[in-house]
Amino acid sequence: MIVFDAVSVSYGRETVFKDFSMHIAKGEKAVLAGPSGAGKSTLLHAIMGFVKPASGNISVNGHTVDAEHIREIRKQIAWLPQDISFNVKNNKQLAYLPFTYTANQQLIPAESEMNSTLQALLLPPGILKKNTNEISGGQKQRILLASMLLLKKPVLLLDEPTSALDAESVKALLALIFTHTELTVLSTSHDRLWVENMDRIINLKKIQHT
Ligand SMILES: Nc1ncnc2c1ncn2[C@@H]1O[C@H](COP(=O)(O)OP(=O)(O)OP(=O)(O)O)[C@@H](O)[C@H]1O
Repeated sequence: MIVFDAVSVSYGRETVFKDFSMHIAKGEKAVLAGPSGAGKSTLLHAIMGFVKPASGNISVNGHTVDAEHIREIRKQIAWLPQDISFNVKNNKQLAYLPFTYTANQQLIPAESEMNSTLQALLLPPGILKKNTNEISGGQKQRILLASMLLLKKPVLLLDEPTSALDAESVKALLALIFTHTELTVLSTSHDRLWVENMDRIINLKKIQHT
């Protein structure tokens, strides 16, 4: 599903990873672990086509990540970045934000489906009646995760999805993603509970620069 074949990525003179290969199968739930600065977010950015490898090949569902295929590839991915802030006032707007984009307008979930997904993430349905400044960071993160799941894309890329979550919420998120057997999930994380529960842990090491 997601294949890296001898991929090297550099920012200027700094090499983040060199000749890196991995193969994430369809339906697999995988996590990129390793120290800060090892290149976990960079790797997700490379899949999205935001960072271009210096060498090697990346493919998603058989399509090479390049100018010709990037639109098709992005259509198959729900991507939740690490630091994210939206200029929206209330939580309902926040929850439905991904569905305001033209490409996703056909995918707007029914209210009942939105509510059951929020509930699965231990959020009360009434939360969508509140403003974004009335909820915690962890509640906001779970609303965004609910939206990402409701996009029903085959691939979910999650950059530190549990950074603001307590253990109960992490367990709820784990239970929810594992009900989606076909869904391929690639995440980055420093969260032990999350990492230990993935199908596969890919450890990235920081390249030492002299
Ligand atoms: N846009 C950029 N321009 C230049 N260097 C960058 C850029 N983004 C990341 N880097 C560098 O690439 C390296 C890998 O960064 P990255 O954010 O991918 O690491 P990470 O493993 O996700 O770290 P963390 O666990 O702290 O989120 C770091 O040395 C970082 O400084």
